[in-house]
Amino acid sequence: MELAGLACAQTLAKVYPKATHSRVLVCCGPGNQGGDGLVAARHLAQFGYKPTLYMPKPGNKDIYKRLQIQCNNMLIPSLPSTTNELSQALSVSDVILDAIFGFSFSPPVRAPFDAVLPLLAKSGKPIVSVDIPSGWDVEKGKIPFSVKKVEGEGEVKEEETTFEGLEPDVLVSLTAPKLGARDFKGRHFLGGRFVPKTLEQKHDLNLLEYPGYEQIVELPTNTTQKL
Ligand SMILES: NC(=O)C1=CN([C@@H]2O[C@H](COP(=O)(O)OP(=O)(O)OC[C@H]3O[C@@H](n4cnc5c(N)ncnc54)[C@H](OP(=O)(O)O)[C@@H]3O)[C@@H](O)[C@H]2O)[C@H](O)CC1
Repeated sequence: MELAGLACAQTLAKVYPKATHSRVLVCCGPGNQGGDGLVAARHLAQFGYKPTLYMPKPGNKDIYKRLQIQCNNMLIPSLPSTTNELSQALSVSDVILDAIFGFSFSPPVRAPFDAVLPLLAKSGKPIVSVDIPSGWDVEKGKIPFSVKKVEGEGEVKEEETTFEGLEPDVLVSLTAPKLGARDFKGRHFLGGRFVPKTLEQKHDLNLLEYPGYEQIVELPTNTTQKL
């Protein structure tokens, strides 16, 4: 999780320099991917960014709680979980780190994320997604499902509408790109320089070389299925 989170922070910093994109809204889900987001927030703060955490449903594992304490110790602010707070924070953010759902998500999305994902999508802010864009099925990719309707100023309605998940500008795949990411069209990075050679050989992963001491490598477009 530590190296995965560092890879996410490095990816965001490479694409969005802090001179123009210092205010990062780090949205974390309840699972290990949320933990990656907390680690990334800590590294972003160390890099000189101004991360703010949004955890509409914080995880309950010990590791998650310890990562939250580390963020508190870095004086990283954390938003209340309401969608009103989210809307306001989105209006003053430069970029979103989407660490909500990873490979354990299966659509349709349940509350409270059925209101959160449409708000992120409507914000118009650049999005960096971790492992798989939130709302996409890890194998099938984009599948339409029902979510809460969001209007104008971010008001969440009781009515429902169809949604296919976030459309990020940047994706950082961890270990290896997931099958569901094959339709992803933006800048795509591979992160997590931690895979043992034995595992790489066993699964015939054919991973790219990481440059120098970096935790990430950018993938040429449309390579998801070839790796
Ligand atoms: N080697 C690696 O690739 C590593 C990957 N890491 C990261 O970990 C995630 C996978 O973590 P995991 O904990 O298995 O799962 P997720 O983070 O994807 O999310 C699980 C929680 O999400 C909630 N959930 C699932 N489906 C839904 C849904 N349809 N609606 C609402 N909520 C949903 C669920 O929470 P509950 O509270 O409802 O139980 C799950 O608990 C991987 O993608 C990487 O990002 C690690 O960093 C290690 C290395």
